[in-house]
Amino acid sequence: MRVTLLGHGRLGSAIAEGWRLTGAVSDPTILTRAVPPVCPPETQALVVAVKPAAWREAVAPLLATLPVDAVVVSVMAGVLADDLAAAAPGRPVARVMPTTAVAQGQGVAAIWSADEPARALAHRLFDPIADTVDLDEEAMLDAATAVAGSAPAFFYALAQALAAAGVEAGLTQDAAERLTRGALRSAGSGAGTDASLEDLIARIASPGGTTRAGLDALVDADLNGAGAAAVQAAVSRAQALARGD
Ligand SMILES: NC(=O)C1=CN([C@@H]2O[C@H](COP(=O)(O)OP(=O)(O)OC[C@H]3O[C@@H](n4cnc5c(N)ncnc54)[C@H](O)[C@@H]3O)[C@@H](O)[C@H]2O)C=CC1
Ligand SMILES: O=C(O)[C@@H]1CCC=N1
Repeated sequence: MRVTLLGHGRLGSAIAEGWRLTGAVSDPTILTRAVPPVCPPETQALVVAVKPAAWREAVAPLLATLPVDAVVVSVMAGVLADDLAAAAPGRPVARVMPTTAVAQGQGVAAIWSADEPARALAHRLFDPIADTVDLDEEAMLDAATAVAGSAPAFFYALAQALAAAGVEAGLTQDAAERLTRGALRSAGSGAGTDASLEDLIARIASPGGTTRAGLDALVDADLNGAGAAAVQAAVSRAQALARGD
């Protein structure tokens, strides 16, 4: 497939790296600020990976060269399909919300489009680099942004808090950070299996053991409330971005 990638920052470069690693897309045209804003005439998909505040200015100069049957695939949080379709008239739109682990071919990506061929094209682009999850409604992308796109940072923040508490409990900063990062990697390898989250927890939490004591303390400290607050705040922010705030 002939792909033009607009934006080569943290996510755009991760997507390009995943395509290179898996061979899913060969030789995409990568448009950065440093190159002329021109789509090759054979472009079948324009993947837009710039910041939500920058996309109108970035897409406008491409319209003259973007084929009328190319699909616009946005990975941007809080940019509505109707707005993309209005900016690139006639082109079908798909929205995808990936994580940066697409660089290793191990991301997760929510996919939505009102147009079935555009949705199928988004799958061709992201199935090789992510576990792809179809959404029925565009609005669900905001929740997917919270629990996928943003969520790796939430897990890192919890790991940071655990490491800080490990220092309080007597570990050196270096030991606490290495041990906590290793624990996060261990959690990640469990998450890569078919086991349910409940089973993964049960395998570690011996009855009457240390893990159960810690899990109970997390609930007492309102872990569920903290998770809900993070998701609600991310959803609200995505909705605000969609309004142009
Ligand atoms: N970083 C992440 O983990 C995730 C990011 N996203 C979405 O991806 C999009 C990009 O985010 P990041 O990569 O984190 O931001 P970033 O700031 O690292 O990258 C954006 C890139 O776009 C480039 N750019 C801006 N205007 C341009 C133009 N006119 N022509 C060509 N390039 C231009 C910038 O120079 C920059 O390299 C955002 O819309 C965000 O919502 C979605 C999921 C995860
Ligand atoms: O923080 C953000 O707005 C973007 C979207 C998901 C991850 N990064």
